[in-house]
Amino acid sequence: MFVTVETAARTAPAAVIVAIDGPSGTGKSSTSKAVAAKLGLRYLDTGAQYRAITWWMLNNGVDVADAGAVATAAAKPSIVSGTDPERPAITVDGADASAPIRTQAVTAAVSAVSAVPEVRARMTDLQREIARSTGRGIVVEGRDIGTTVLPDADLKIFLTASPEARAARRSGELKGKEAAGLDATREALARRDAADSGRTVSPLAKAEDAHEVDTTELSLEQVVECVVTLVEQVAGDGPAPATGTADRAGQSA
Ligand SMILES: Nc1ncnc2c1ncn2[C@@H]1O[C@H](COP(=O)(O)OP(=O)(O)O)[C@@H](O)[C@H]1O
Ligand SMILES: Nc1ccn([C@@H]2O[C@H](COP(=O)(O)OP(=O)(O)O)[C@@H](O)[C@H]2O)c(=O)n1
Repeated sequence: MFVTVETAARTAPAAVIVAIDGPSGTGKSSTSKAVAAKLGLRYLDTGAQYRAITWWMLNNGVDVADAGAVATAAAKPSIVSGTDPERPAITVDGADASAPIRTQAVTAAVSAVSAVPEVRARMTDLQREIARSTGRGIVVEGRDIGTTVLPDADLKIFLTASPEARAARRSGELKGKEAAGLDATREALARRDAADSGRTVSPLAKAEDAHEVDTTELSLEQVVECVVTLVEQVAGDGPAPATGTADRAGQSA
């Protein structure tokens, strides 16, 4: 009998919860979206939520250096995240915020806003609610997902990469007027790492039971394959059939 592999696909594990943490430029977003799309899981970018609340603070004249002012305003904006890995979406008070949350102004302010306990409490509640309400399983990426937001996640991944690789990836993305040199990008990343790792509440940290994956020398495809294999193992599906990358790339959630 003739069997084609065109319809061969990775199985979607039932309601598996995957936490992917790590510093900027290690590949969290790209990996999380691709893993979710391949396995038919939902996807949540918690960094986008912290960026969204920061964008709102900047737009509404809140001094982001004043933790008290940020805390007082923390409950005001309505932030809604989509969970389709093919079409990540985020709105603030009903307005599409996908583009403005990626500006340098937001990037420069986000660590200060996300260090405020009232902001973290609100975002953590929102993230848990989204993870709980998806019946299909979800990949959630951020800084504190494995340690604080979803400590009972079925699988925890902590991505790392050398500062040089991370800066090269980030400055490769920032083309046009916001592009910064490699050194400036590396310094900005180091400052954000220090702020995110040094804050009192829920700092960027690897959970004890997380799998650490150093992505410095790996292609994105290799990282995705590694995480997909780990998800399949925890979901008890065993090794997946060997299909070509192109066969799997077209799957959607
Ligand atoms: N393993 C990898 N090798 C090379 N480039 C990568 C790799 N993983 C991600 N990238 C690229 O690096 C940039 C940052 O990746 P991203 O997924 O946004 O990281 P993070 O979410 O951790 O900040 C993107 O342009 C992405 O395409
Ligand atoms: N779970 C999370 C996710 C992001 N963040 C904050 O949000 C910022 C932006 O996160 P991000 O994931 O969009 O950052 P990039 O890695 O894309 O540059 C981080 O630098 C943290 O300050 C957080 O505190 N906790």
